[in-house]
Amino acid sequence: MAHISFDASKLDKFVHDNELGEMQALVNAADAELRNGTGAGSDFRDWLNLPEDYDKDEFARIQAAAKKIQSTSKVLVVIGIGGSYLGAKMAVDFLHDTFYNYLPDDQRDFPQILFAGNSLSPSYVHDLIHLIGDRDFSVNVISKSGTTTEPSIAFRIFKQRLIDKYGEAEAKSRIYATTDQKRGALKSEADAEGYESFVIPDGVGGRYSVLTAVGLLPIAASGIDIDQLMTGARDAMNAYTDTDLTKNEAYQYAAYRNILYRKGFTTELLENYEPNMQYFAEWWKQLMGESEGKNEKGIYPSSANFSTDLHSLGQYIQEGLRNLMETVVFIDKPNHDIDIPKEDGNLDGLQYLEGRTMHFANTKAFQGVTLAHTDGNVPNMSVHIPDQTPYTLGYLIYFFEVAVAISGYLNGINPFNQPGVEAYKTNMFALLGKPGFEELGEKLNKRL
Ligand SMILES: O=P(O)(O)OC[C@H]1O[C@H](O)[C@H](O)[C@@H](O)[C@@H]1O
Repeated sequence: MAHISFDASKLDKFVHDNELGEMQALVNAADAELRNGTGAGSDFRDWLNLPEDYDKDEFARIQAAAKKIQSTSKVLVVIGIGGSYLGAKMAVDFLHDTFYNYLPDDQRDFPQILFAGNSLSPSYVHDLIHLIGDRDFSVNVISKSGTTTEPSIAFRIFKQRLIDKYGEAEAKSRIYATTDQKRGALKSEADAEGYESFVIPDGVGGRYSVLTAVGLLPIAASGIDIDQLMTGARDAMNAYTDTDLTKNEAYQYAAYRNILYRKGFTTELLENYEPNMQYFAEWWKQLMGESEGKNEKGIYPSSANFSTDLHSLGQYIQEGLRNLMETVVFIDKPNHDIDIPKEDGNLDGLQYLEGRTMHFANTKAFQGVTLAHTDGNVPNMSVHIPDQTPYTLGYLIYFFEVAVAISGYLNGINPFNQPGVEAYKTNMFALLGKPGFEELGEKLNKRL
């Protein structure tokens, strides 16, 4: 029995009984492409066995570095973008007190984890510097390519601040670089300057890298048990190997979303009922969007946070264009539950909820929404997770990783590349005046 469960029982209105079975042969083929390495992008499948097959020495170094960061710093600035930031951000949010980063230092056992280099906003960097103030900090700069513009700029700025505050030598000891084993400007700089470095394995793409040093160092620095995270992922790895669609729920999810996609449900909303899961959806969106959106096709990954967004997006979901499907990740047992208080009289009309808890109300909202949206012709699926522990998160991460790989092969694309991301970068370099892009720069400037 899997630790998390996938529920497609509300799909009967949209998917006939025999349709899942009809996908079995295609799923078998997708599984063979993935497991045997005969599919496109096969060099980037090392995440598949990563929960077992990881560098144990480096893992120990990550734990030691996390301890050092905890003892020397009140803040860890994590610099990265895309896959080099979303995994750590979603995990830190998911596994901590909702207001972890807001707590005063004396109410937090571990450093504040703050992120930079995920936009080009000068105001954001200014405000982050203000927030850090004169507190001790360290920097974890993360980039697989080692050349991405946003983190490179942010790193220059925070490196300068480290040098100004601590001097060159100590600044170097407060910089942790996570990058490629051999290539890239960050790798060259880390070698030249002697930063403590961690490796993103060649065969693990950015969006699949949360269980490498990319995610693990910031997560461990925030005091999370990363052994448990890996154990959860390992158990999921072993749980989702059967190609039989009646047994493998990750494959089932992949199959159902493709059945629905072929019927015109081209946008999938990942939804939660827990505000600290907002970034889980952001991580999921990169995983799904970069994996599947190519060759002019693919499910568009979107998200909504409930019940909040029921009061903004809810109208559209209920009655707008019928191209939506929904997948809810629901936590069966929240970290905390709160009683709805008793009150004399019934002025607010809430007496009927006395003796109930907020989780009861949240669960009923989830159930009510599922039925209403199903009636409104939005197919609903859900993934139930028992709790918000590192073990469960590791499990959930692997569930979606293996599902999107199968889903991508079902849809006939390479789920491991992202060629489309280069188009804007080329234009940006040309407009910024980067050497080598002069001719394009001239052409583009005329069009502005
Ligand atoms: O880790 P980096 O090489 O800096 O890349 C960071 C991100 O940016 C790129 O543009 C890719 O589209 C992403 O897949 C990647 O995660």
